[in-house]
Amino acid sequence: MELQPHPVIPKKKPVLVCILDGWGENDIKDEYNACHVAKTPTMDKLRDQGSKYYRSVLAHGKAVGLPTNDDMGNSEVGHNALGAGKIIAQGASLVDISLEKGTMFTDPGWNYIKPAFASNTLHLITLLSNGGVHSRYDQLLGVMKGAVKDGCKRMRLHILTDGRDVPDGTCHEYLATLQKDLDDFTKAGCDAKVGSGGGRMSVTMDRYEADWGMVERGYNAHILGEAEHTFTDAATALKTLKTADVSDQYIPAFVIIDEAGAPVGAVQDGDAVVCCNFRADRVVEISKALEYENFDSFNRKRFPKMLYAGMMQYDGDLHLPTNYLVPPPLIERTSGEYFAKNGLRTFACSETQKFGHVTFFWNGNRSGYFDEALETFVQIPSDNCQFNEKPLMKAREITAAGKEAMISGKYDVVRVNYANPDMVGHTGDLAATIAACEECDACLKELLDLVDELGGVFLVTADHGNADDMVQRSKKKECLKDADGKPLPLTSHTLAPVPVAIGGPGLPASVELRDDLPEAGLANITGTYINLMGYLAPDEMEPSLVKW
Ligand SMILES: O=C(O)[C@@H](CO)OP(=O)(O)O
Ligand SMILES: [Mn+2]
Ligand SMILES: [Mn+2]
Repeated sequence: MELQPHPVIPKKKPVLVCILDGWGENDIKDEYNACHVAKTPTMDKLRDQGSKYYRSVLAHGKAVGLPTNDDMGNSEVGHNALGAGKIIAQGASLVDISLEKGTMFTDPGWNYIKPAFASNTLHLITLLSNGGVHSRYDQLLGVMKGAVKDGCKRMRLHILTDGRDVPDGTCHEYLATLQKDLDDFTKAGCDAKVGSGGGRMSVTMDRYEADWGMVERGYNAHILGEAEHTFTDAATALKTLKTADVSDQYIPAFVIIDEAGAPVGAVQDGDAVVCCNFRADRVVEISKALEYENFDSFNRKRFPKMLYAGMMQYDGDLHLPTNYLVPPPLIERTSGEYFAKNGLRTFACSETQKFGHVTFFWNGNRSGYFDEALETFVQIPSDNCQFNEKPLMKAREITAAGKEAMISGKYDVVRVNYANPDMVGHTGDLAATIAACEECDACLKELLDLVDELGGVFLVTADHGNADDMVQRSKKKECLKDADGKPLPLTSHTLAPVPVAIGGPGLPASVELRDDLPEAGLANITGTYINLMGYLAPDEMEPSLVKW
């Protein structure tokens, strides 16, 4: 894995790689494109340098290993591609293939949970939507059908309402679809019901240990059958809890009870529990709570002897969970591994919400280090709030850490991720998202000014779109409005390509962006920053975007 020196670009100078999370280069440049409306003199200046130093690349669909070009990009696949320099069939695609070929139902993970089918209960914990970022309904249906076919007699669904990868308010439709399928299974001899639930941002799906309380609420509802809110059916639960000021993402935990007041879906010894999300970050914590004998992140009170499996194995270093229905993508020989094996020093930093993105996802879904002596990972604690309340987030702190790392002269590459455009974009709050983009741009200026001062080189990019479109649109791309004429917010990512800008005084004059890779995607960026660091990109990676 030896990296060869670049013939033109020198080594040993500060190299900055900056990810503006959720900053798309959208064709639609109207009042609802927060990246466009925001005052962004830094990004404008980069764009004004023209195509030798600024372009966009694809960040969605097949370019990042997703099943179709209708799939929007997301942080997992985006950072996987940015870190690895390869297009890898991702979780969503692998689950599709496994269902299509039927290997899911013959593989070891299925054989592990199957003994529970005849006389115990199969519990499925799932993000209930078709977002394709963490889960998809057709895949959940595939799992349920397979279980019923293999003799499952009792099934309980623990549903996490979305409103983040799909529009807010759609939770009722997804539940109606699920309920119809559950009724069909019940008629066919499998007693199938919703057991518990809650919004994805209030129960179960915390990430990077930002708020274990979320996971505890999920554990209590799904496993113990305990929550403040109880109902005798799920439709009433959602209708009651989703009030005017509560979005699908934030529906509180609820439990479904029978007429006697007992939970219908508490987990008992011998039951099987499957987490049907394929994406790792937001189910690592619940997986630890369901799998680890020794666990002290909260008091589980009761820890039933269950057969737990994930849709995939979520953490390759921790081998978590031990049992899984579909083998995860093998993301090997990433840039991080190359750097470690070549003695190059990496600094990576973000705030909690994106910390694992620039470390874990970047390194091919590995939570550890390739070489701890060469890698410094800094996490700035995120606020726990809805981020439109604090759209500046921790961008200043990330900037300070990135500057310090560059000034120290200790690192061959300094990598930072700004969470603002994405995390605030997910709230659907246009004004706050504009503020988020402006903050990001101002912080980027500070980093680029320092690169200038230090004679370094930079690469600025993003992992997928989000802030670049804040409203739902008709086929003709017109903004959709509600009955009162208010724009319907778009809380999800977009299909937009993302910017790539290079520059800095350390860049030799002959180096510029190639003009012959119109279909380039995020995976082409890896070879690009390896070049900027003064090395030739390995042949196994997608071609670099620069010529010299
Ligand atoms: O918040 C998340 O989990 C996803 C959206 O589902 O966003 P991102 O891919 O940017 O992390
Ligand atoms: Mn992202
Ligand atoms: Mn996002």
